[in-house]
Parts: sequence; structure tokens; C-alpha cells
Amino acid sequence: MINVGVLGARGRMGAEVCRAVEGADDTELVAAVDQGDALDALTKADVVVDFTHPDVVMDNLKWCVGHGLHAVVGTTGFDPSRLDTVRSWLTGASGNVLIAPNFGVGAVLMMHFARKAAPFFESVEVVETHHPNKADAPSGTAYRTAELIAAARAEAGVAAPPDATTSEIDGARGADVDGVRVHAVRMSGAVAHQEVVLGGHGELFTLRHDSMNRGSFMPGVLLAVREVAGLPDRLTLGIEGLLGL
Ligand SMILES: NC(=O)C1=CN([C@@H]2O[C@H](COP(=O)(O)OP(=O)(O)OC[C@H]3O[C@@H](n4cnc5c(N)ncnc54)[C@H](O)[C@@H]3O)[C@@H](O)[C@H]2O)C=CC1
Ligand SMILES: O=C(O)C1=N[C@H](C(=O)O)C[C@H](O)C1
Repeated sequence: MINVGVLGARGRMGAEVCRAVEGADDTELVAAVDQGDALDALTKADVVVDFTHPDVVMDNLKWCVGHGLHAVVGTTGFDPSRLDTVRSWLTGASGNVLIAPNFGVGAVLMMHFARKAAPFFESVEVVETHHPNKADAPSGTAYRTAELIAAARAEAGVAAPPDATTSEIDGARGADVDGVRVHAVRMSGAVAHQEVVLGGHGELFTLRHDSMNRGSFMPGVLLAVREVAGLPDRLTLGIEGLLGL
């Protein structure tokens, strides 16, 4: 039995994780912690799952690493500098950390296919749509997708996408993530959706993924909870490796 603690337990994702952990045969919910609660209850856990907020996740993670706990992190906001900080904490630590911007199997496959397709097209842009209660823009998934696309294109020696824009209202062309344009839409009724649009030589190729509800993330979260203790590296990014990609 894997003892699991959840940080952000009263939030949209945290509450769903609590239900998933309670519903699985091989996991037990031993601590459900939210803002203002003492973290001590988490010491009963083998694995702590964090779905909180980009502003607080670093403090939470530092605490988990300091207490030798394995951590599965879904909270977004991890740029290269934050990841370097986490790596520095993990030197000599006894717990493993897995950070994934998206636990949805389809979303992970979308990122994988986007990376594969990126060098074959002149143009590529990312459009994500989320519920209007989301704190961060662009989404962690879109940010990671753009990083992967940019790395694949750089490795293949592909030029920057053509773009003749010389006059622009601020933001009209989206955010620039490593040279890839990322557009964020906030829409009532939406959950989490992303399109990667690639184009060139008279054709457009669109990869689209839709999370219809937060249950869609749970198989990936439970997989990470089961595997995190046995991972070969102290820090793992994404669940791609766990899916054999
Ligand atoms: N990796 C993935 O597959 C997914 C990641 N997310 C990310 O998860 C994060 C949370 O998303 P939601 O659940 O929609 O947000 P939410 O706002 O519904 O829940 C966050 C919860 O964290 C709590 N919280 C805030 N500070 C805390 C602290 N210091 N200690 C403990 N709890 C604290 C809040 O009170 C709230 O209950 C976001 O960064 C979001 O982008 C969301 C969905 C899927
Ligand atoms: O806030 C959300 O809802 C989501 N956050 C993650 C992200 O920022 O990529 C994952 C998913 O898109 C849902």
C-alpha cells in the first residue's frame, strides 16, 4: 500500500486526486492538506501530490525534499531556473520528485507528436484554451510544448517561422516561448484544451487535445504515484518515460 498525502486537497485538482487515491486498491489517503493547514500531517505519507499554486509550490516542494518524501507535482510555473533550484535541493536528498505540466495521456501524446512534427513545417504556433479561473498564462502544458517544439527545430536546424509583422498591438501575436508563439484563451465552459497548428507548402496540420473533465488527469497521477519511488533519477520531468515514449 502506498501512503499518499495531497497538498491543495480542497482545490479542483486536489479534491479529484483525493477521490482517485481513495478509490484505488493500492493507495491510501493519509493526509489532505490545504492553505493554512500544518504540513506535519504529510510526514505519514510515502508520496506527496501537489496541486496548489505557482506562487507556493516551491516552498511546498522544498519542505517535501527536506523531509525525504517522494513528490509528484502537477502545479505549473516551472521554468528552467526553478528546475535548477529543485535539482540543487535534491543533491544528497533521499526522495524523488516528478514534475509534470500535464498528466493526461492524450495531452502527453500531443506534446510528443508536436515535437516529432515540428521540424517538418515552416510555421508552428500553440493555442491553449482554459477555464477562466486559471491563474497562469500560458498554461504549463503550452509552455512545455513550445519548449519541446523549439528544441526539436533547433536540433534539426530549422529556421525561425516566417512572420512579416512590423506593426502590432501588444500581445496580438501571443507570447514568445523560445521563438514559438503561444496564445492563451480563457473561456467559461472550457476545462483544458490545446491545439498545435503547423503549416507549410500548401498544407496545415493541427494536433488537438481536449480534457473534458479533471478525471482525465487521474490515470497519469496514479501512475506517477506508483512509479515515483523507483525512478532512476532524483528529478523526472513529465510522465512520457513512464508511458514508454
Ligand atoms: N499537471 C496537470 O495535469 C494539471 C495541473 N494543473 C495545475 O494545478 C494547479 C492547481 O490547479 P487547480 O486545482 O485548478 O487550482 P485550485 O485553485 O482549484 O486549487 C488550488 C488549491 O491549493 C490550495 N493552496 C494554495 N496555497 C496552498 C498552500 N500553501 N498549501 C496548501 N494548499 C494551498 C488552495 O487553497 C486551493 O484549494 C495549477 O497550477 C494548475 O495549472 C491543473 C490541472 C492538471
Ligand atoms: O489549470 C488547469 O486547469 C490546467 N493546468 C495545467 C497547465 O497549465 O498546463 C494542465 C491542464 O492544462 C489543466
